[in-house]
Amino acid sequence: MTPAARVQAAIEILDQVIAAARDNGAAADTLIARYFRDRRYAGAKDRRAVRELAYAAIRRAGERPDSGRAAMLGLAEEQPELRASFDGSAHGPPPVDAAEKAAPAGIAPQWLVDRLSHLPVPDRTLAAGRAALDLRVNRLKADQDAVLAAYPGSAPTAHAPDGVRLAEAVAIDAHPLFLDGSVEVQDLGSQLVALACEATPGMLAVDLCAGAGGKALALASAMANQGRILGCDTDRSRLSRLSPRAARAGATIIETMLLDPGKEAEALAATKDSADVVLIDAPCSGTGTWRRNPEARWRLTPERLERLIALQARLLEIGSELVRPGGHMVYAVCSLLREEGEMQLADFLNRHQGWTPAPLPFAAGTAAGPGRLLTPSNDGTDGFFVARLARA
Ligand SMILES: C[S@@+](CC[C@H](N)C(=O)[O-])C[C@H]1O[C@@H](n2cnc3c(N)ncnc32)[C@H](O)[C@@H]1O
Repeated sequence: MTPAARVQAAIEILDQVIAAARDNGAAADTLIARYFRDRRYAGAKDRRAVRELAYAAIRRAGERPDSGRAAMLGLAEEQPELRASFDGSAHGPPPVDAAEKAAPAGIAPQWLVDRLSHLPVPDRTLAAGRAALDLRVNRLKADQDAVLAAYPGSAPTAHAPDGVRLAEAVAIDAHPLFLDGSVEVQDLGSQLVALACEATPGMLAVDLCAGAGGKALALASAMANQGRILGCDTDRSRLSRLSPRAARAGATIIETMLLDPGKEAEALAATKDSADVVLIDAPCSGTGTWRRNPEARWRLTPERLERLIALQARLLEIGSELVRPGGHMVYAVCSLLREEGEMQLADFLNRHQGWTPAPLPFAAGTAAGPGRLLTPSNDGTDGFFVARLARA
């Protein structure tokens, strides 16, 4: 592909990403993979270059741009050599019209920028950064030393005893240690959320929003595959990915339960007042993961955020009913917004006597109300709010 053809390809991808952000469609990574599946002529170098152009344009634009072309013209303001690609050549973009507008640079849509003002600048500008690749060692199958030895240049992560940070991105899915269940890909922040549960062998743990089971698998490893983990979710497709992952990890103590939205408490009636620990890894805005999904800034609306906050409050009610007296509830969101984190939990504590904040078993993060906030700049993790509450 010529440089101009690469720019045009990035523009076409950006058009799709913008439409998907508006219409709640597929993630940018998925759209890029689909785009190249239909264009086999593009070689690995072309794909990488186009992907980098598209992501650079996404990271740069705070507000959702009007078009892929506007986003790319915006990027050309920072990378002037790109202007030469707007040359009207066969596969390149048409020349620039004097009246054409470039997408402005920014952190995020203004309504979100206003809600991030409590954060230091590097965490506000999250979408500009890149996330590291972290592995979690599955204690049921391997130990940290063996994994460190298998990945040259890797290092143990701070705070999380089973974490390994890789020196560079590698194709994990094909690695023997991944295939045999010795490691899982898991951001250090997610590992710390699982650690906050202080799960030990023999416990009954409920993972109320288990999804594809990233944290449930970490709990099974911490519990030495002894006890019982109930992994619940309302999303059939996500939850269906848990069992094969558990099989690979050798975790036999995880049961899954598909919940009907609105009928969660009924389905979980048999577990009322009996769990040693309930993890609520709640659905959220994902503002803490903008390094990985920078286009997520364009998806969120104030209405969607309100709905998420209401759902989180409801899940806290449902989850708290399952905890036995003397047990714990861990609440986490991969969000840096106070409304989803410290304010959400302050509201819960105001509504419920008999619950108190409990210390977290790690020193990472900074104090945020009854919990702690993990951030990329402070902790090298995705952004997370995590809190541990004790039931009297
Ligand atoms: C942040 S994700 C969980 C990620 C997962 N714990 C992991 O570690 O991979 C939040 C999950 O909450 C689920 N969810 C949404 N509404 C729910 C509900 N009413 N009850 C239970 N789970 C729900 C979503 O389907 C999603 O999988």
